Amino acid sequence: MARGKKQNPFAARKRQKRANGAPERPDRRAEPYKEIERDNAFFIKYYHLQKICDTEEEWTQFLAKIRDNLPTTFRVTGFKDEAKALLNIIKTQLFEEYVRAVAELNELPTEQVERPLCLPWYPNGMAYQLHLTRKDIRRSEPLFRLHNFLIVETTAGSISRQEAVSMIPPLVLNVQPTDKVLDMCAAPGSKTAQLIEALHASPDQHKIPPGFVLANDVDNNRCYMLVHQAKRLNSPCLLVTNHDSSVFPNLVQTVDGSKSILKFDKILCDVPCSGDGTLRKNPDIWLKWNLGQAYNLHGVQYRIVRRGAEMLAVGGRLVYSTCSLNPIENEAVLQRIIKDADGALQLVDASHLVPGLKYKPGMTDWKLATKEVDSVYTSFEEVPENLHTIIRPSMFPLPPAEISGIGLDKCMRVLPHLQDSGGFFVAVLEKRRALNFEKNDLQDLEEPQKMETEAETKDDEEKSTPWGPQRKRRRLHGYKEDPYVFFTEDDADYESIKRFYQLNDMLNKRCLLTRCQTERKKNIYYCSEPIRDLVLHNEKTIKIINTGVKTFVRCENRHTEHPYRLAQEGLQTSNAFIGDSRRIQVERDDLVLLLNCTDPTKPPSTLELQTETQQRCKELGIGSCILKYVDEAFTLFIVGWRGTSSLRAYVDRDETVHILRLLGADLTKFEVNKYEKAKEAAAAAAAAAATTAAVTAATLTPEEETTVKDELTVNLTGTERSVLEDENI
Ligand SMILES: C[S@@+](CC[C@H](N)C(=O)[O-])C[C@H]1O[C@@H](n2cnc3c(N)ncnc32)[C@H](O)[C@@H]1O
Repeated sequence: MARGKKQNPFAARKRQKRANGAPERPDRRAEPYKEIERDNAFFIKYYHLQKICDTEEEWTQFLAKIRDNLPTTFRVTGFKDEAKALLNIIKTQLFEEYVRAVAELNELPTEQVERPLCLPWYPNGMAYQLHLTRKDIRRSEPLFRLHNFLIVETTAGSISRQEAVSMIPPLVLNVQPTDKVLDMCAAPGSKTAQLIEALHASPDQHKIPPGFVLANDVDNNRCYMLVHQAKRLNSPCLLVTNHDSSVFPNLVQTVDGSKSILKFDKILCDVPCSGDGTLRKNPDIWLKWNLGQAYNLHGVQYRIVRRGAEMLAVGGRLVYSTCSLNPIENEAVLQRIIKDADGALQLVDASHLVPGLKYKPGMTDWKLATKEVDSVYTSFEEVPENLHTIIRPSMFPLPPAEISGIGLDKCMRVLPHLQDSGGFFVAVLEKRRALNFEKNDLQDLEEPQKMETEAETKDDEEKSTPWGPQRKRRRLHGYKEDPYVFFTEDDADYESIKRFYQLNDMLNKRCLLTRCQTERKKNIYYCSEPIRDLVLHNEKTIKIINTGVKTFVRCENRHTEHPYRLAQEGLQTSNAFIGDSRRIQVERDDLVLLLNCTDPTKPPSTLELQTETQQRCKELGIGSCILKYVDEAFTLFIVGWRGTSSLRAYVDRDETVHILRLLGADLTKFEVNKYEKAKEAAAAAAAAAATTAAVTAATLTPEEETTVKDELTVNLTGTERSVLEDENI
């Protein structure tokens, strides 16, 4: 090789591979994208056998719909005036843009574009279905503004892009602000978010709701997704834990000074399932679906709901849900727990909480089959012995006389073709009295590990070896999380924070906490009193992943007299406790000016503001403050910073866009057209490629030159693809 130093590493590697006789890699760009074949003979045979549809005609509709892509749905979060104002903007400006864009995309006159559908069963008209799939929105340039809207408002916590059917369980759980709520299998947290919203639904009555949500998941990584999702709502009433729900330890509470076992008013068991109701959203399930999944899951689903029933207060409500259509994961689990509860649990009709939702009643007869659905069994006696560890007696329907008393007809089976949604199953249980297998002895609290061992022994007995999941033993202790250090009565920082922000005595300083054991606190969080008690009484038994909303942040600016600034996340809670000395009321134009300043090094000068705002700024010393804006329809509170000669709004980009949208301001500056960006990137890469090619052409052999060109084109398409590929939606 003459020009050793100038070797192109890609070309060298390719040459080497060719010399070693390696087969040529097929050109990825020439390969067409393979659509998943939406078919699975076993799935079709199995559900046809189960008669999940009433007629053959309906079955055909079902099959056609479940093979189709899922339309996009979203809901506006919260019930506050701000949410109503955003809904108004959605119904007018956003849908106008939607119609224009869809007309452009499909080359149709605007009158022929179908308007977004308001989901009739979702309260206050707050949820919508678009006649577009996620892929349509992600991949079509005319829809870039709609895409931007969905991304920004989701991050700002103002909307939630959630599958329509997944909104049902929290609605039928009917959470009230006073409820103690347990979400047993909570990650990634879209339903948890709904539970939190319901808890905060009466802000005038409860500044901080007396109830709380304990959201749990067995998967540690998914717990952090849950924290991320729930954080957008900034609730001080949330605790995230990491446990196996089927052996969730009893928790202690103190009522009037005496300890007792905590029972929950509302419990959501959105259990792990085979997920065949999500085939429209996740077509890859077509490739993997097999009956073994349902047989494997029945046991853990039963154990989770059983533990939930034990932890439920008498008079409380438990919702069992899956995104599976399989009676083994649904009706069979429910009949088993209801039978075991011997009258203590009752299925109830909750259809009035989702008026207009189309569904079918729960099944009262179903069959079991081999994995290939070639042998069908109607009773356990027919099951060959080699399948006895897989197909269990409890999976068969009870005899007709017995099953009719279970009330399975009150369950709701949502099938995709009924209202163009995913498939879903939901059942609501109420607890009439304590269960005969419930352990309410305080001394059991001393031995949480014993419970886990007992449950695992039971699990081993049931484990189905050939198709069974490989259950990992999970460590109860030894996880690593920063400590939860609550303020003491004589906390050194509290008095100065109190003085600076004129905090009133309604704020319980003992609910402030940090995540480090040092004198010099960085972030100060706030949680509600019941959450604090829950943490302090149970931190040795439960793996706490997260709690508290960031409320004060250390910010040492040499000009300010106080080292802690307010955090926007916590303002929703702390606002009620803060006095007038750190507040500025601003008019619309001032607020638009402040929000439009995106360069932190050049904050707006106070001289640019209206005379009254300038006057107020003069009275206010340097430091953190609250900007208050009063509109006809809503009031906003935003964290600000009064600088030496400037005023700034202290909110992130997505929140900024959200507020500007509410104010009806121009958003052009914040618009991201990724297609334009991709074109620019491609042009820049092409220019760079031309330059490099010119240089290499002068130094490489013709063979090397072709190789380099190839590599550059691959890189170019890669760049383009990465800009275009947006996995957010
Ligand atoms: C259907 S997903 C829950 C979806 C969630 N409710 C939502 O709306 O975003 C089921 C969850 O159960 C969790 N899980 C599985 N087995 C569990 C167990 N034994 N205890 C607690 N969580 C479990 C999984 O990690 C998964 O996150």
